[in-house]
Amino acid sequence: MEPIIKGTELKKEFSSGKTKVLAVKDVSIEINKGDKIAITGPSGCGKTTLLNILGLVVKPTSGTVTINSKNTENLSEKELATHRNKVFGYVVQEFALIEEYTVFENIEIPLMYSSDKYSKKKKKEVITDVLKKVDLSVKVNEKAKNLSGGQRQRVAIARAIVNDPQIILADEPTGSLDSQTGEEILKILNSLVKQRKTLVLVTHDHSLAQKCDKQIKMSDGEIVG
Ligand SMILES: Nc1ncnc2c1ncn2[C@@H]1O[C@H](COP(=O)(O)OP(=O)(O)OP(=O)(O)O)[C@@H](O)[C@H]1O
Repeated sequence: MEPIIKGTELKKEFSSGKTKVLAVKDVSIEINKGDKIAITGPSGCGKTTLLNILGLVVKPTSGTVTINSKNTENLSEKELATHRNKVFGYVVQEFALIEEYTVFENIEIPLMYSSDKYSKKKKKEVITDVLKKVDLSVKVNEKAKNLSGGQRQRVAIARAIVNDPQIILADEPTGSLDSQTGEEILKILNSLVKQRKTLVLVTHDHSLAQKCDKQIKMSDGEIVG
């Protein structure tokens, strides 16, 4: 079976002024359908950069990312955006919700950018369905600013899965939450993966990482275990 994401000899160099940082040094990685992978390692070791390269958010300085056997190197910005929207659902630590929007309106956003056209009725059905999956149906008309941290992260997960992506990329999804709420969020992510989704999770939290099938340890821009 071809891996769903294949990163080959990835490097990423950032330069700010005169200094250069090699955030990712020489990483090759394969992610298969249904994998549940945690990327761990100390602060600044390149975890987020690697996740962003794999998610086609950041272009590597060198190396290639192949998604579903397609080399993404020479895709236009528009083609990359289409891939991102179809293949990936992103969950980040800061939730990135629009505060004045309701839960429904926040989750609706990716549907507006989707190449599939949704009727009003279909939109409502899809959003009702994902809100059930994250157990937040009662808050559908609440504004984001009135929600707790755990509830916000559930909205962010619902928004990430509303396009039915193949892979969920989560960057410290429990980083802003207390441990019990973090556990709840992990349960939701786990149940999504059971529905044959692939999860790549960046985390500092060892107990969270241990609940994944595979752990990738990074240090100083490299995979060390
Ligand atoms: N846009 C950027 N411009 C310049 N340097 C950057 C940029 N993004 C990341 N870096 C640098 O690249 C290195 C890796 O950063 P990255 O965010 O990938 O690490 P991380 O392991 O995710 O860290 P943390 O766990 O603290 O989030 C760091 O030294 C960081 O300062």
